[in-house]
Amino acid sequence: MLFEILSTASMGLIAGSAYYLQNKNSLNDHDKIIKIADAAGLKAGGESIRIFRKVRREEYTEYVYKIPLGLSFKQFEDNKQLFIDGLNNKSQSDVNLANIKNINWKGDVMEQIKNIFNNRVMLDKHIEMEYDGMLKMRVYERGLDEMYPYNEDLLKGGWNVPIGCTLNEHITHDFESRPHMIVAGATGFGKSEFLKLIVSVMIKQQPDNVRLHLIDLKGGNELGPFKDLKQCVNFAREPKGAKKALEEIQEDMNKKLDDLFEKGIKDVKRAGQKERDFVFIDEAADLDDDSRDIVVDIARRGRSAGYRLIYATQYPTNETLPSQVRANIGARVCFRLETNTQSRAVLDEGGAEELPEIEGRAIFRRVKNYIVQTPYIEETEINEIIKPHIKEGKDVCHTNVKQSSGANSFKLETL
Ligand SMILES: Nc1ncnc2c1ncn2[C@@H]1O[C@H](COP(=O)(O)OP(=O)(O)OP(=O)(O)O)[C@@H](O)[C@H]1O
Repeated sequence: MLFEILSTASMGLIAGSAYYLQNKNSLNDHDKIIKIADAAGLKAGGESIRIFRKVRREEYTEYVYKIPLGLSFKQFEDNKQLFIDGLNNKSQSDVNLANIKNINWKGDVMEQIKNIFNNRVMLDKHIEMEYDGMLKMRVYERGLDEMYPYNEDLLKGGWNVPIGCTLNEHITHDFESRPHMIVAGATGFGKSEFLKLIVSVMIKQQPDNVRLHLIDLKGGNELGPFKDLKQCVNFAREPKGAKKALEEIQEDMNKKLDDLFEKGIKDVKRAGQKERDFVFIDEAADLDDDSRDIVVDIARRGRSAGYRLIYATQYPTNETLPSQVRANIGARVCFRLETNTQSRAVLDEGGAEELPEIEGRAIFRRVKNYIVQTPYIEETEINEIIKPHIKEGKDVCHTNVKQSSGANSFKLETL
């Protein structure tokens, strides 16, 4: 009993001293923000930003500042990384209750305490900034997790797909309200996995209404597992086949638009038609010029005929992402890119080149930008979703299975 009282008192003493030592001489986040802003020259007429309010929430602390006249929010946004680095510019001792509880009081206690203090952990604070007449800075103690596993709870039904989690919310995208999407990113950061997620979610949520047109110019390995689905109308894996598939899509789209016109109905939704055609193109840079013209046409006129375009590229330039495609595609998911110029070609601004080198980390742009970790769906989960929809006599084929060289493009039976 006496031993327990003593050890509990010692724990309290150690935790208290640790807290004191950690905070002694160290600036709090608010002090740091002011210092960083001043050092970055974010002052006007000698006046610094002034704290208006501080609110502590479960996941973050929000600091609200008044910006001196003459400064813009953009100037603060442009210096976001300075704030993040500044708030993390110190490691801290890994003193926590679990470590203290694990002390073996019968062993060399001083040595164990020293080890706890010497074991330093890096800070991983992140910030979000907003402006509504005041500058709001939310400081999170931890950044985004590097893995956001897919699960059914993320599904919202309809034509919604989960895009990812930000520091404080789950983001979904509704292909009914914004029908097309650009997906870009350097090799290896998660484009193809993201496309597979969208296909799987569509099959899960809308098995009777979705029609798939899959153009996988990376050899067919990524979208290949979906080619034997009853919902798959077209599958192509080389530019010639892609052109043929796109011509057929355009012809069908024209027929649907003529039909709507004759009936005096504006779009398929108003016509009460439930089917939607999703055209996936993975490596859009490999399309020939004629095919790209058709893609522009689908982006421009496809919406009312029920066509949805998901246009992915690893090489975003003004040529692979023509202005007419960009003008008609509001939603963009951009994984890490090599250069500021590439980022501008996708997002109309830099930023994707500064994303951390983390698979699945992306900027989602829809009116404003969100930094997200995209959901990761395991191959077993994909197979489970698609298995009931595979055509008779066919087997679930596995991701990354190499296709035989003869299998180029073919028209699959129309549903
Ligand atoms: N959302 C994610 N979360 C965690 N890891 C991921 C995520 N997406 C992809 N990865 C990992 O990154 C690897 C590469 O992803 P993916 O094949 O989608 O990249 P890519 O951008 O399409 O590259 P490439 O253009 O070379 O095919 C995957 O095999 C997986 O291990």
